[in-house]
Amino acid sequence: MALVAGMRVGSRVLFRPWAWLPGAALGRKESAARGRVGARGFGSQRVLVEPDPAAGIAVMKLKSPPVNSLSLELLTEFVISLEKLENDKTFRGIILTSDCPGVFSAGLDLMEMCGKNPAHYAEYWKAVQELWLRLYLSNLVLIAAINGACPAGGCLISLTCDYRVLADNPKYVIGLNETLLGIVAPFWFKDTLVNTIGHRTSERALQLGILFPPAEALQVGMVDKVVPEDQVQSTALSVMAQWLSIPDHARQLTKNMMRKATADRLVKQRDSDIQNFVGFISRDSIQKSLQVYLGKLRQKKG
Ligand SMILES: CC/C=C\CC/C=C/CC(=O)SCCNC(=O)CCNC(=O)[C@H](O)C(C)(C)COP(=O)(O)OP(=O)(O)OC[C@H]1O[C@@H](n2cnc3c(N)ncnc32)[C@H](O)[C@@H]1OP(=O)(O)O
Repeated sequence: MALVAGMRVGSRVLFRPWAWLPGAALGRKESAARGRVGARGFGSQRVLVEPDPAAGIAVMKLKSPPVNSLSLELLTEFVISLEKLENDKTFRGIILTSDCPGVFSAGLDLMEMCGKNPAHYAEYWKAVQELWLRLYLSNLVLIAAINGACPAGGCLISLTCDYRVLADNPKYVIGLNETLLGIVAPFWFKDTLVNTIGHRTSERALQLGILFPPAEALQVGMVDKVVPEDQVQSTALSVMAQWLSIPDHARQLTKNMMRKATADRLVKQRDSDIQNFVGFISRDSIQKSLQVYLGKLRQKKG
């Protein structure tokens, strides 16, 4: 799939993974009107959206079994659903959760980073950047209802949210564990973590690739609340009500003030960040590390 079309938003040029879809040539207003979400659920194969227009919120469920690894397809569908909700003034908040039992998201799809060519790596990384930028700067209130394990890219997604509720299950670990795979979290992963838990804790967590169990995740501030598993959704809903009690314009401007500098760092160097990723991931030694890691994952079963 060629992902090349670009769209300027403020100083940002966003790529439009959906540019090939029917209706993509419509003007923004027309396409928003046609694409109005309404009360019925919508979504795609890998992203379910359950809207509640009366409450002004939608529950977005990642559904890419077995582990919601962030394939190019999932990233693309995620961005499309997000855009649809952003463009519909009915919606003020999204609860982001998983439809895959026991896993929020296994992070970036290792198959997208193994044994492919540089053009594929570049396309893939651009899609990862795009999702992060859209989530991190979203005007909507985003609450992560983390109902499963949440390593690496899964953790990154949850860190872009405004609030994280984690189910209290020792298997549901969360963190940026890239070093355990022999790879390095890029600067914007690191910045997102530092903005959430501070410099010293991030330094230790990143170098050691720590996956925090719930109590520790709460203690370091990686999540905001830990609740019994059957209360994750209801807690996310009541937290959402609190966030939605704040006037949108004031909250949105404040969010932007807190996050813009971090996002701008990537916006200013998207191309070099892509080149850096492609160069790094193409190295034989890195490919070997990833293969070893994948092998261990598969062996775990046998
Ligand atoms: C310059 C910058 C350079 C590089 C930066 C790159 C940044 C990368 C960030 C990332 O996100 S890398 C991905 C890191 N992810 C992980 O380390 C998680 C690995 N997975 C797990 O730990 C476990 O799968 C789980 C705890 C999420 C779930 O455990 P469980 O329910 O027991 O499932 P299985 O382990 O049996 O997995 C089922 C199936 O899925 C495959 N799989 C798991 N994770 C991934 C993945 N991230 N990508 C692709 N495939 C994955 C696993 O191999 C199994 O496959 P089978 O074929 O054996 O069924």
